[in-house]
Amino acid sequence: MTQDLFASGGLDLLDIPDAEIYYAPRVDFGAAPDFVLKQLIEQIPWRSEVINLWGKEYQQPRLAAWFGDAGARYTYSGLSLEPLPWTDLLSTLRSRVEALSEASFNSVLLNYYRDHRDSMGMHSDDEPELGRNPTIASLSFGEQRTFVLKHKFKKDLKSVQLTLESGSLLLMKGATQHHWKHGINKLARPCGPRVNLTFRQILVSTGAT
Ligand SMILES: O=C(O)CCC(=O)C(=O)O
Ligand SMILES: [Fe+2]
Repeated sequence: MTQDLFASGGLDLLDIPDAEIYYAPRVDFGAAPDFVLKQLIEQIPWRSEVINLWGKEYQQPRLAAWFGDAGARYTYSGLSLEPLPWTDLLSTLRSRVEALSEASFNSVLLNYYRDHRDSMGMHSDDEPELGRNPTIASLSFGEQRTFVLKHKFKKDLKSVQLTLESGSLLLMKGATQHHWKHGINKLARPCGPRVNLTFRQILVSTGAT
């Protein structure tokens, strides 16, 4: 069951305990989602990252890129990413997302799931530079993949599975990251490409004491 909060943006609050998650299946970006997908695949300098988890090195099972305001550095899984400057397309998407989510973002992490073998392990977006209760806005283009949510502490709660449609916006707010992990599983059957963008507000250290 959902509750319509922002009629204009079509964002619905999902009925998930200990979470504040909103979803809009189709956002108007002034261009077809398939066109945006193609532009992103062609324009972004995609990188294959090697990450360090518990002292071991792994190739990430997807491609990634990090864009943002100068100084919005991001560190996760032993990677420290210096942002690339905003492109026209990414600035346009950011403006639309900021208007719909009533939040501001100084950076975006892009993930490119090339096919069914690409995935993202279960995690919370809880790095210190995101602050205590981060608002994270996630846009998806291309193949529909299932976004899985698992409660970290209440093991009796069933996992939640959301199908993220092409052109959709998912907004995670409040205490969501404290209580839930999320991820994207591999699929058994072949599927096409998907690009996901998570807009974030990184707390930039000024160096002042
Ligand atoms: O691809 C997705 O929908 C999830 C992305 C994600 O969780 C992240 O970038 O932190
Ligand atoms: Fe995440």
